Amino acid sequence: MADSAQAQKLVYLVTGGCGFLGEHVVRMLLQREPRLGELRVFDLHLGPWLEELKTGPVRVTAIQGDVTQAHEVAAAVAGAHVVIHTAGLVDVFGRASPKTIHEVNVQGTRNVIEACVQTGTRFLVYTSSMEVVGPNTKGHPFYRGNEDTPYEAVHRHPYPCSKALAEWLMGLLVCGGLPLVTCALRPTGIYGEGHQIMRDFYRQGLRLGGRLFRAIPASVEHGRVYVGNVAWMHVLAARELERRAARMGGQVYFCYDGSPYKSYEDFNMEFLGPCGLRLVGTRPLVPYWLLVFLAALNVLLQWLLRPLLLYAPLLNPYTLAMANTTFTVSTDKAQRHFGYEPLFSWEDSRTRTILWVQATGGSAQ
Ligand SMILES: NC(=O)C1=CN([C@@H]2O[C@H](COP(=O)(O)OP(=O)(O)OC[C@H]3O[C@@H](n4cnc5c(N)ncnc54)[C@H](O)[C@@H]3O)[C@@H](O)[C@H]2O)C=CC1
Ligand SMILES: C[C@H](CCCC(C)(C)O)[C@H]1CC[C@H]2[C@@H]3[C@H](O)CC4=CC(=O)CC[C@]4(C)[C@H]3CC[C@]12C
Repeated sequence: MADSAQAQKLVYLVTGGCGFLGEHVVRMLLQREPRLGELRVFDLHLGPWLEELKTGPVRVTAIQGDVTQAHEVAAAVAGAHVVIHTAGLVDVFGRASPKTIHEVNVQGTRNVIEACVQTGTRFLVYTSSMEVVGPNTKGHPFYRGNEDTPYEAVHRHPYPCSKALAEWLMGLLVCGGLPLVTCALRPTGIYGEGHQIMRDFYRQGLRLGGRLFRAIPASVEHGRVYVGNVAWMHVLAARELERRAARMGGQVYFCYDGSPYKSYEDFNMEFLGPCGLRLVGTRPLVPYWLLVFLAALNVLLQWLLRPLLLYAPLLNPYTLAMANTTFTVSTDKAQRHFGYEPLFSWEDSRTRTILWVQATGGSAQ
């Protein structure tokens, strides 16, 4: 990618490119990366929507593969200039075993890193998570913090443990002096078109006669960021890693935009309200001790029922702690380091999400 090759077309690989975030990254690259020559989309499950992208000017290559299989990753990475690694097992509900979560999120990331090193790929952007920092097991608030805010990060749950380990692997590379330039992006709770949990809440509200019941105090802030802005941040970081390698290499960035600071439930109501739902109660209707009890009961039921069926409700001690602990970010690090500005205003993000909930929320899609 030297000066003489300004017009050189680049090969990008997006792992997890058919997931919620991955699809937005893929579409954003096609729209906003002028140097894109080939786009490889690597995922365990390929989406049918990829077919429509194959008719455009950029060569789109769909690769069905598993990040836990080093040879499959190496084959996909070979010849790619830039890798955006979003693939991951997002499970805080006990659907997958801790071993599987580790294999996909940690070993999978190690395979991606090693493939880049072996095949000479120089730029790697990793999708990390706010959960690498917290909320911690002690329930300490992280109130509008930034990447340098001191916080006691203590993890026990397999998902944050795996994301923290994977991010640590990224950092290790820089210390090792390898030619690979990496950075990690840490989204808070992502929302937007394709957000399954938002749709689940919508359907639950419809079943309950258009109502949802407040469980979390309105004063608990939970960080959220629009998927289009997270995707844009990935595309921009990937583009700028070359030019600003010395500054960006080995760095971590929270993903942020103009989304307001609210509780998890109040934030969801920004979209579900205009879709006809109502959040009942200005204070939690169920006492906290009862939620703690129900969450523990769910764990017991999950364990008892496991031989028969997978019982994985939204409420468990971990998700309750997540929703009930303030964790919000306020930072401009990505702006300072690589010129990131959100592409979508809060109003745009909100409208797009509402339209999506209205269009698909009630359907089986
Ligand atoms: N959803 C959220 O609120 C947040 C997500 N993240 C991170 O963003 C990334 C993307 O998450 P989402 O799009 O929400 O999840 P998702 O589940 O919609 O997407 C993940 C994609 O990875 C693929 N994948 C899973 N295991 C794989 C394997 N073994 N080999 C190849 N592909 C595999 C899945 O098929 C899926 O398409 C993850 O790394 C996650 O940890 C970070 C912060 C917040
Ligand atoms: C499902 C939780 C809300 C349940 C509320 C209750 C128990 C009262 O009904 C969600 C609350 C917080 C969410 C997580 C958070 O946004 C951060 C995340 C980061 C990631 O990297 C992956 C997703 C998630 C863990 C997200 C998952 C759903 C919540 C736990």
